[in-house]
Amino acid sequence: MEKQPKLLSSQLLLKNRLFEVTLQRATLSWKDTPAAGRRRASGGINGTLKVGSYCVPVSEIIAVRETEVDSRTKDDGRWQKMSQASAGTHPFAFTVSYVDRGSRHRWRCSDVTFHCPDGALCHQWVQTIKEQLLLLTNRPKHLLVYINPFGGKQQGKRIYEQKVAPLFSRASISTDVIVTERANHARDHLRTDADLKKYDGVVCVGGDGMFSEVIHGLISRTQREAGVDENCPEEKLVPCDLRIGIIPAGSTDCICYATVGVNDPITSALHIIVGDSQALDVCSVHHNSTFLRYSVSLLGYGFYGDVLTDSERKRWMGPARYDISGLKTFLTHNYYEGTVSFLPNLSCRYGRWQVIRSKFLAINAASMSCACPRSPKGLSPAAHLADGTADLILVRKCSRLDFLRHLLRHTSKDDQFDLAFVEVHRVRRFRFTPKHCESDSELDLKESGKKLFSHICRDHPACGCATVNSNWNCDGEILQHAAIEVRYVTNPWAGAQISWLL
Ligand SMILES: Nc1ncnc2c1ncn2[C@@H]1O[C@H](COP(=O)(O)OP(=O)(O)OP(=O)(O)O)[C@@H](O)[C@H]1O
Ligand SMILES: CCCCCCCCCCCCC/C=C/[C@@H](O)[C@H](CO)NC(C)=O
Ligand SMILES: [Ca+2]
Repeated sequence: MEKQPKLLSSQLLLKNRLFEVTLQRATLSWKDTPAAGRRRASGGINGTLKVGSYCVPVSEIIAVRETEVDSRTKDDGRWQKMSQASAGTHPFAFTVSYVDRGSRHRWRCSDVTFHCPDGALCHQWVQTIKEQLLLLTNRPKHLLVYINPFGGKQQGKRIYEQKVAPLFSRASISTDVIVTERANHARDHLRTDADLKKYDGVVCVGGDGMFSEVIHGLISRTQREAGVDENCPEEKLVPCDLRIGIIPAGSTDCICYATVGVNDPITSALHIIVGDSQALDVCSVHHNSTFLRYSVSLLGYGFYGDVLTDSERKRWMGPARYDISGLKTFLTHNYYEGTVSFLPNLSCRYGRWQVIRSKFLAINAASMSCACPRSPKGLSPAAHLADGTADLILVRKCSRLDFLRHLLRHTSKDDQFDLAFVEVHRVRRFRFTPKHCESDSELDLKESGKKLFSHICRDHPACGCATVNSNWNCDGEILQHAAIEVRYVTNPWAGAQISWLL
């Protein structure tokens, strides 16, 4: 293998100890010089500087800057006293901010300050590292940021201003920030008004609902400009080239958690800064030949549809609304009759549709694992990102106790599918037709707040529920139709339709 020349190598002082600092093969490394062993350690990268060597890939450097040298320097947020001798012999310094990978997918930004004997050398280090950073073309420079001030615990604005904006500014990313004033503000702005050519990406600060707004705005705009009719389920969607980042500030944050592994704003900001990206599956949902919505995480009918419908009336409770509505829905124990047809993900291009007619407690189509803090392994732990399929989980009518066993297994290591009343299929398309078919006039009544079915449900005399159909939970939004047709629009061989920053 060809040996790459060292870009730079110098003996520099770090925490009053001499280190051999090298920039080579897209890596910044520093290791103790033999002389350093004779000096006493006085603090370091994580508190105490251990003898040894350290390295940071250039791709994980956030920024580099020349630092004022006082006899005191601030490293890792703590003031360190430089010895008079060190300040005398190494009066110039530069600081490198880099990604510190913690445990459980959590990232932090750490600083390391190197002291140089002369100003020219210090300047050369800063310039050389900056040149290396400029070679990283996947990093965003201009971002459009939407903040939902009412998502989750209503902390979106504070989270952005205190935790994210300082990191973006350190990484020299410029931003246009819009604090949303109503639901669908971000979607409508992206769909028609935003000057998208100005940006390398769009960032949403909020939960799954905000991410959904952003993908709807971007996908719809791209299709309209390309002349693609979204109402036609057979149309091939044109990919959008803008990436989307999520700063988690919602209630479930399932899309962030299932892709990054944690719902932590600082971790997500750092992924955005270094230009990481992850493709996702997007499915389109139609009713007859009318486009309803896109989905990237969960399409849930029955249990998750009912939890969402009930929880929307309790938004004021914040994230706790899902626990209250979850318990209520579990106790209600509604089941719904209908027919599920699906196209299994077989290697054969023209697969055969399978049809299952039954009474279901839940029908869940998970395009990704749907992991979230409540269920760290998710609704379908083995679901793949960007493979053009979803895991269709069918939970048939069973006793409350059995259903509780199934639900509780989402929170433990036990297999939630290893139960006689649960089956899972990997699918490329599916349809659902409720036993009691809806008509458009009935839906108009439903939309205007009146009951769809005013009679007491025949199948649920004990609970006295007034509807025979559930709603679909589409990434946390309620769909107005029970009868839907779903298609995964990602082409798994040609890459995903949508790529985004994590
Ligand atoms: N300014 C606003 N006022 C009212 N609603 C808004 C505003 N901005 C966005 N929304 C809507 O708020 C809803 C919820 O937002 P978001 O997804 O950010 O939080 P969440 O529902 O608490 O979290 P999660 O979706 O992760 O459960 C979305 O449907 C979005 O359309
Ligand atoms: C009675 C004990 C119940 C324990 C059940 C734990 C199972 C939790 C699984 C949560 C999966 C959430 C899937 C994500 C859905 C999101 O799209 C949506 C919007 O954010 N959130 C919800 C709660 O619908
Ligand atoms: Ca998938």
